[in-house]
Amino acid sequence: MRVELRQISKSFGAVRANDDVSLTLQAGSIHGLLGENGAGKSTLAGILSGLVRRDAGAVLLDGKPMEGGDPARALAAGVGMLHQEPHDFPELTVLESFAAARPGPFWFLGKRRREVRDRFFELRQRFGFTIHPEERVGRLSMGERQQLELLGLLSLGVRTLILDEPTTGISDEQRDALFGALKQLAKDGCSILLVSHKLPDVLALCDRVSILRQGKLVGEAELPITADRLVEMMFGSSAAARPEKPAGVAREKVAVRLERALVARGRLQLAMNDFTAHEGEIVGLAGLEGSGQALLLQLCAGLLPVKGDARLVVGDASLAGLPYRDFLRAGVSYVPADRAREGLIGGFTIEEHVALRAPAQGLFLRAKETLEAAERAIETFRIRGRPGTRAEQLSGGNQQRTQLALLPAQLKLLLMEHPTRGLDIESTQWVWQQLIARCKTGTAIVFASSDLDELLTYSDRVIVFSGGHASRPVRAAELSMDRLGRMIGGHLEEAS
Ligand SMILES: Nc1ncnc2c1ncn2[C@@H]1O[C@H](COP(=O)(O)OP(=O)(O)OP(=O)(O)O)[C@@H](O)[C@H]1O
Repeated sequence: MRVELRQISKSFGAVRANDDVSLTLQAGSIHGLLGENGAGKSTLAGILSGLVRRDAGAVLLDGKPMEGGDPARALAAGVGMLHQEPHDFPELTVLESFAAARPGPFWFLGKRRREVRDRFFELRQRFGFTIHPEERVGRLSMGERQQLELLGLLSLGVRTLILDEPTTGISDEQRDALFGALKQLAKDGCSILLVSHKLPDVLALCDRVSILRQGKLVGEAELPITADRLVEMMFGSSAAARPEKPAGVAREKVAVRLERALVARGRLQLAMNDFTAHEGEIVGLAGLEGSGQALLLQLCAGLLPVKGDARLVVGDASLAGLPYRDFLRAGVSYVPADRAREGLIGGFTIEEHVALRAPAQGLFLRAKETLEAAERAIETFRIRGRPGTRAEQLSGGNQQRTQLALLPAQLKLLLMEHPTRGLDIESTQWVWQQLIARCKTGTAIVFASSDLDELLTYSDRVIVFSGGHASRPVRAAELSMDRLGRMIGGHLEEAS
């Protein structure tokens, strides 16, 4: 299906998220939509999928105008979006969930069950996916949930598919299966819009790219093209995008020591007999999602209780069994992956977040000081927003900047999940500059990431998790991408 976006504009208050953007997705092609954080990519994808109502402009599907602002109508017209967080039903089986996505009665017996099952197997086989029809959705990995959602969209007859960062949190095998499916769909005449910050994905998949900057279309190119050229088109310079190696700032002194810890969540159990991070050190935690990394971070953050005779010492403070506020007092901070829901309060403004962080002032908030502090934070952390902007109105990258701006100045231990997920290359580098500056003052940083490049570039040591087991720490300088990949695949013995 050929899709034309004509002179699309959309503003949120004073922010012009899309400013007179025109682009065409050809039938049978994969089109990349790139740009810095806050450039307007999600807004444009939202307008095409009907989730966001445009202020001006038109969307034409094979020449026919599509009404805006109604996802069900977009879907009926053949336009579907694969969301980063799949929209599914954790309590249902895969097949039930697949059936629920389809039109028709919800009852699921006899002939209808057979029909749905046949369709499911037909699509699954066509794309070489592996999800089991009787598995409970809540137990699927991120990649499998994505496969389920994709099959659901295709069974609805989607001919234009929008994907937003589809390879985040999925395994290499699942990524290969997804890419195979997308290429197959393009061959069959579908048009695909890929929103991504991951240049290797864009280079591997796309036929053409469009680049947004501050809401405007600033460039288009046919592929093949070099990664440097793409970066240059996005940011105006290519040099800025090269990640810097952190200066060696690790010191001898232990910042955190965890001993004899046993923690469980659901069926996942993690035993850590001896984990340490030193002042100024960066320890990377690798592994597939749900392998135990998050348990270690939350344990060290005081968000999970330690059992038995475990010991947890941060600096001079012995913290095992103490409440969360004692962890904060000891200089521990935790930055969760889910910025919008766990890290920030969606309906609160930047200024309100700054007020929450300030030491208690009795019943009175010092309004002027809070406003000034919020303005300073916005300037220092280059947040694209104003003191009165609500967290839910910020783009992903600006939410992460806000989280960083809210961290206390002095920290002993900073625990982070996916510190740069969804960030553009320049923001990623900027975030790491901030983190490395903290290391130089002695803060130990422990971070989990699914980005192998990030783990190898920024960690001093890496620990790999698989099914609740942790490898011995390995110096990042001794790790290759291949070896790290094998360890993540379960060969933890390669750490020795
Ligand atoms: N619902 C909203 N209310 C207010 N402002 C919004 C809303 N959605 C987006 N914006 C603003 O519009 C601009 C474009 O945001 P958008 O999410 O489209 O960017 P993006 O390119 O997808 O960014 P990222 O790569 O960080 O996800 C940003 O300045 C953002 O803060």
